[in-house]
Amino acid sequence: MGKTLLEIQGLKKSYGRKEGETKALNGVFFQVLEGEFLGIMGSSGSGKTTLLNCIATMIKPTEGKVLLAGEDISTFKGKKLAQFRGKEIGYLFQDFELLDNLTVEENILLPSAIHGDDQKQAERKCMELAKYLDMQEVLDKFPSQISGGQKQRAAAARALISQPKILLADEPTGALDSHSAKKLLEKINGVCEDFKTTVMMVTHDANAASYCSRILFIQDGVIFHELRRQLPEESQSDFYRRILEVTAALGGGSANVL
Ligand SMILES: Nc1ncnc2c1ncn2[C@@H]1O[C@H](COP(=O)(O)OP(=O)(O)OP(=O)(O)O)[C@@H](O)[C@H]1O
Repeated sequence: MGKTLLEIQGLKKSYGRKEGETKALNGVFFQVLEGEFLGIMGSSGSGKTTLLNCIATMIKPTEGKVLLAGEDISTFKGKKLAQFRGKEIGYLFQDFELLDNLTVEENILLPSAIHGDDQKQAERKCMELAKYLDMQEVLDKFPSQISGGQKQRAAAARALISQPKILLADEPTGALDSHSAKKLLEKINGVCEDFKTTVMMVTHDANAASYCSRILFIQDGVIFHELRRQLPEESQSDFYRRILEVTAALGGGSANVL
């Protein structure tokens, strides 16, 4: 058993007040171990992005704790919060969010430049990640000159350059074709295994989720089911079938429900 990296205790988040109140999270509890690749699935509006954004410290929970390596990060403020966001958390969005007027390499190095890290060391790390993510040949190009898959791998390198404890990914394959999605997911899986980075990924896609080591299903702001891939004996396709069974049990199959 690995060490617990993240512990979510009784997390609640409401938007609005009184009659207009939406309880996006309504008492979420779970733990994530170091090096896990955790998937979060659930129907539209079930609270997945709210959960990820509470962990990313982008929104403040109404109640509950987000303990990362034992510290309640939801209480961090000011400089401590900024430093924490820059160093300990990597974030990967569906739409890449690369800056068009910077080269791929400059985009990857931007967070380390902002945080005043040693640039020589950051450049070495950039080269290592570019090799790992198979994108050395596009480092000097601009985002408009590369494919969607290359853009998302550049965004992954940017998210990983500070060697965060956890990588949070919100539908990272949502804008990719199936070949690029497969390549990205294989790399993310490798990051968990080779660098022991913990990854949490929100996805609607059962196929993307089948790369995870465990999946939490969220509905109406609470976790209602969990699937764990039985490694090493369970194949990815068998795990995929089990994921589909859960999504089908929710009614309608993964394509239109999750
Ligand atoms: N800023 C906000 N203000 C008010 N309500 C919000 C806000 N953000 C989310 N909500 C509501 O909270 C609930 C959960 O939203 P959330 O975005 O977390 O769901 P989701 O599972 O990520 O959905 P999707 O898969 O469609 O992205 C929804 O009912 C949504 O309308």
